[in-house]
Amino acid sequence: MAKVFYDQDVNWDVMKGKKIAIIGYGSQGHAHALNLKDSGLDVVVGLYKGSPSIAKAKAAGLTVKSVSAAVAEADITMILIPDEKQADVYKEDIEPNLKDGSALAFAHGFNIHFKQIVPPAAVDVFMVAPKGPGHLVRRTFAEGGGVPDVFAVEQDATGKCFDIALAYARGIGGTRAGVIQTTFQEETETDLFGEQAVLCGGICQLITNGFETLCEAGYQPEIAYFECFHEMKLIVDLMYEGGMANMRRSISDTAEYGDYTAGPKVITSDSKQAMKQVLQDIQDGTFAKDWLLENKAGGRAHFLAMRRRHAEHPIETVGGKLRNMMSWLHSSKED
Ligand SMILES: NC(=O)C1=CN([C@@H]2O[C@H](COP(=O)(O)OP(=O)(O)OC[C@H]3O[C@@H](n4cnc5c(N)ncnc54)[C@H](OP(=O)(O)O)[C@@H]3O)[C@@H](O)[C@H]2O)C=CC1
Ligand SMILES: CC[C@](O)(C(C)=O)C(=O)O
Ligand SMILES: [Mg+2]
Ligand SMILES: [Mg+2]
Repeated sequence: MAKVFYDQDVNWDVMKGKKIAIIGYGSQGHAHALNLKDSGLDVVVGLYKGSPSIAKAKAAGLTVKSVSAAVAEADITMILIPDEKQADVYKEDIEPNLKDGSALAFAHGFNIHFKQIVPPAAVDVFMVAPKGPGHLVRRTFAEGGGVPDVFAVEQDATGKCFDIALAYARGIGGTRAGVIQTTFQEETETDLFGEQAVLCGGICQLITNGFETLCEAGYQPEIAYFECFHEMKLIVDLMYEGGMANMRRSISDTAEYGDYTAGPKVITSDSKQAMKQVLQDIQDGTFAKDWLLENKAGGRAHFLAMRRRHAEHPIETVGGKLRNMMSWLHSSKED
């Protein structure tokens, strides 16, 4: 069993007098900046001129500066802009302003692991990666809890990088839930695999195929939505709280029998083979190369076309109407 670190394992003194620059104020950026500030730390947000995020960060009571000014005064620079933009911003605004003996930090290992960013030897390099979306990192912290993190030390120039990484995890609430040490390689490959094969790619395709199967068989789309999409959260909540057995205790025996017999017919050994291929494309750098190329040469044309096509799928139209009737729901994209 991996060692799990909690609040009491943290040397909080290493954060004394440290200024933390949070670069970007999106999903993770707003959560890290606000949680660290609420933990009593000195935070400055770095954004580009004209960024719509400036107003949001200022409205939340944060100090905002240009990326270069924020980095120049920081003891810890946490890069929380989209992965595909990080290398250019690093070269232009971060690297020239990084102080020797300061720390460069990430919430995902992509740019270090795939060598898009190569930091100088005189800085610490660490990662604290929350295992959950940024809006929940903030919401859970504000409610008194925390989202678990994984952390990694890539380069220990000061001899204190391990302690600083763990203290950072405490500052955003991670050690309330428990954090585990990893490497940049392990986090990058497993995070990409999880989001592609299971959490985002796998689950969205499973739901969509279920919805389409019922609609194509002539059932009402609203019924198909409730059966294949709406109930997903309720079922996953039971698994999240107590494992699959907990969910199976709550569903009918009829559902449980169908679960064991039909599940392996739908998600087959071919699906597992496809998962292995997805993992291989991540491990050998094929996925990273394609994604970076999509952003450079392609101007994101293919990505944006896919986003549009999926947003226009009938499951979204039907779901939007049904969710409007549930007044207690609010978008997780709200800041
Ligand atoms: N999303 C998540 O929950 C998770 C993300 N991560 C990792 O966290 C990192 C950040 O991801 P995420 O939070 O999704 O990112 P977002 O897409 O939410 O970040 C967007 C933010 O970056 C700002 N930004 C964009 N370009 C620049 C620039 N050139 N200079 C300064 N700021 C800029 C945007 O400003 P504006 O909008 O004003 O243009 C906005 O504030 C990534 O490494 C990701 O892999 C890790 C775990 C979970
Ligand atoms: C599951 C997607 C994620 O890896 C995350 C929220 O952890 C991401 O990159 O956003
Ligand atoms: Mg993730
Ligand atoms: Mg990810």
